[in-house]
Amino acid sequence: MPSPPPTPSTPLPLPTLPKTITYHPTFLTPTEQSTLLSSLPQTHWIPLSNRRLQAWPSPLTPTTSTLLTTTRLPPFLTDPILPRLAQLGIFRNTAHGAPNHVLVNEYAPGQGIMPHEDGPAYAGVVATVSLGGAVVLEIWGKGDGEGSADETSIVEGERKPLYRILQEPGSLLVTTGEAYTDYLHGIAAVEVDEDVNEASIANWHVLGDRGAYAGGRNVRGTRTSLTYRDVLRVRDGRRILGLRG
Ligand SMILES: O=C(O)CCC(=O)C(=O)O
Ligand SMILES: [Fe+2]
Repeated sequence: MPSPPPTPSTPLPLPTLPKTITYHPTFLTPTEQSTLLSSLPQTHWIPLSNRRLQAWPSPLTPTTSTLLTTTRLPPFLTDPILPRLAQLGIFRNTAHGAPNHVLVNEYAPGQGIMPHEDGPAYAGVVATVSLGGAVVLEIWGKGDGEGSADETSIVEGERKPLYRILQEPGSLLVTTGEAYTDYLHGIAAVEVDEDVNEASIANWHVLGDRGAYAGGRNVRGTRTSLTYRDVLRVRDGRRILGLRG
């Protein structure tokens, strides 16, 4: 008998962050995390320069960012995650009312992702489930002079992230609203996240296991993230290939 799912936690707004970022420390149990990790087909990885990637059910088309699909998300990505996201109402107001696309990113220690925005191909909601090692996600202002998020933090001539969020294994991070549109996010390519403490980590008080970082450092292990999104443009690939209708 599978163990009963944990009750999804009430979304925890992060005190010093835009209110449209919420962190749920214990979204998946340790058993669910390891089952999910071992279900990822090893044939599906796309190697990139500083991480590797799986796109489910398929990559978007390069020119119009359309999801051409004849298939749904595979069960290992939907169960138990989609019912829990629905219970939390996370995709309640998006075009399809549920995620239809998942990017799986795997980072070895020392790998990261440059600051970027996820852009208009998706409804402005991303739900990130973290597996494996913990990592610090950095939130940057756009620095383009428009709107409130252009303030950047310059310390001794060096540009610093506005916020740092520690993503623990089994956690869920939801980014929507202005946090989705007005900021960039990235992960530094380092083997150890330093300054992991109350003063520097925006979600310090809502972490599941602060004790793990008592030394102020997070030594990176391999981390896998699942980013659930609602792609706005969807076409039935069978129709396009002339195999149907
Ligand atoms: O791994 C993460 O938490 C972030 C991934 C990401 O930003 C992306 O896939 O667009
Ligand atoms: Fe992203």
